[in-house]
Amino acid sequence: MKVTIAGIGYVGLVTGVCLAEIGHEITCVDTDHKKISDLNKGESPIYEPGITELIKHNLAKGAIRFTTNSKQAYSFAEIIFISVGTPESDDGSANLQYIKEAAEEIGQSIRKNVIVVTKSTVPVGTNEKIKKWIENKITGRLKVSIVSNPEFLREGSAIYDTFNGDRIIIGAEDELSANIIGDLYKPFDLPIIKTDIRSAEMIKYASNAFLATKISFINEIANICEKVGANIEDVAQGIGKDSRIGSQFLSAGIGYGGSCFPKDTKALVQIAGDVHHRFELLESVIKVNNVQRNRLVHKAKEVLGPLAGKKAAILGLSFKPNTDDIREAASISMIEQLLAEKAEVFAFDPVVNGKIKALFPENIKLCTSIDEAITKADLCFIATEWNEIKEYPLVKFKDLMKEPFIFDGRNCFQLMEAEKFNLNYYSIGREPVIAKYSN
Ligand SMILES: NC(=O)C1=CN([C@@H]2O[C@H](COP(=O)(O)OP(=O)(O)OC[C@H]3O[C@@H](n4cnc5c(N)ncnc54)[C@H](O)[C@@H]3O)[C@@H](O)[C@H]2O)C=CC1
Ligand SMILES: O=C(O)[C@H]1O[C@H](OP(=O)(O)OP(=O)(O)OC[C@H]2O[C@@H](n3ccc(=O)[nH]c3=O)[C@H](O)[C@@H]2O)[C@H](O)[C@@H](O)[C@@H]1O
Repeated sequence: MKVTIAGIGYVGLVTGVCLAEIGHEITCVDTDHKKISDLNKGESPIYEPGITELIKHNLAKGAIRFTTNSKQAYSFAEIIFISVGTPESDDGSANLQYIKEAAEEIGQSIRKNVIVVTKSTVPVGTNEKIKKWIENKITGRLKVSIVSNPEFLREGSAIYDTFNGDRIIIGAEDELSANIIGDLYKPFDLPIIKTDIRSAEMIKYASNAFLATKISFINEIANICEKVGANIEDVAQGIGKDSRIGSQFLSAGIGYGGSCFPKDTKALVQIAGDVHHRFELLESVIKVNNVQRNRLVHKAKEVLGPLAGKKAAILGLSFKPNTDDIREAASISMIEQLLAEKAEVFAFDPVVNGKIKALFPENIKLCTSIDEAITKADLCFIATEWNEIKEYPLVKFKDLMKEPFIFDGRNCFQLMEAEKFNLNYYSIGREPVIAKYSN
């Protein structure tokens, strides 16, 4: 089928290359000229495992093209996906500015009947607005069918998730459109759930809110574990074996970040508030997450006293491993806290560099290796569990740091290993390891 995708970010690009891979004819539209020009050279604007290969492969076979010419790209499309951003507004609600702009452009440009599929995460009721925004701009008698098809991919495993997702949600206003979108996805051979548009919109927010709740729950259990002398890893394994609970999303740490959980939880609180329902459980989930982010720097101050003038290494800057995305990353709030304490910050990440430098242009030193970041450091924080960090030889913390004080927000190492190398090792929900002698 001929599909045009509006908004070639993490979701639009992955959707585009994966639909091209299963045989569709894809046109990708974005307003960002640099992004489109890079993509036409086969260069990915994002770090995502496997994406560059799929871009190159589908460009070469002529299955995908990238353009800023939205008018042309929308005019004769059979299906148009909207996957532009829906960032957080000042009051926590979803900002629909980009959605409205894309919808109006679609209305102005289409020359035949079309199915418009919303992939962006949008509050319940938004698809009805999208239909109106499009129809208000249409000249002539054209029919637009709206489908809500929320996305569930995770950054860092986005291509795998697209081919191996748990379900595809299709919320449609008519059976024909639901069936056409079902057929589009058929080659993925994944379970398809068809529903109405409002339920589809709610499924997306409810899924993200539930996953965020699981994380805040396990983080609270971890905080209690620390106080009662229990070990969160064993506790998580023990409860996760109960199939009613499930073992995923029980990794305690310094809280959830990224472009979605923080904004979508706040948006759902707003959505509930708009219909006079106070979503107290979700408010607590958000509050717990905000507190969790500050825990490691607080702990470091408790252990080491004032951090002013101390050299602090921070390892892992992206909000999770295998992505270059730093939106709402725990590392950012940790760096802010460390700078407020007047510590000197030496940061390392295997892929993130320019983006973090743009946020802190003068105040942090970006290092090109873990060795460089931790050499002569007074303390070291771990914010993201990249493999490079998990596999780093623990003995080097002892050899290179002034004193090996490690504050691990992602529980990357075994306590026994930290003991073996005589480190001071503070992690989440586990007893601290205290070095028996100093360097
Ligand atoms: N990032 C993720 O892992 C996931 C994101 N989502 C949702 O998908 C949506 C998109 O998220 P991301 O891909 O992360 O956003 P992004 O910020 O990476 O990309 C959005 C793109 O839309 C482009 N754009 C803005 N206005 C446009 C217009 N009028 N026409 C064409 N392009 C336009 C921007 O230039 C940008 O390249 C959001 O609603 C998000 O909540 C859903 C599931 C996963
Ligand atoms: O709507 C979205 O954008 C996406 O949000 C999340 O995906 P993503 O944010 O890419 O990554 P996750 O793997 O869910 O991690 C989110 C955050 O939670 C944290 N996390 C995750 C799992 C866990 O057990 N503990 C934990 O602290 C991660 O470190 C990360 O900061 C959801 O998992 C996707 O299904 C959804 O499509």
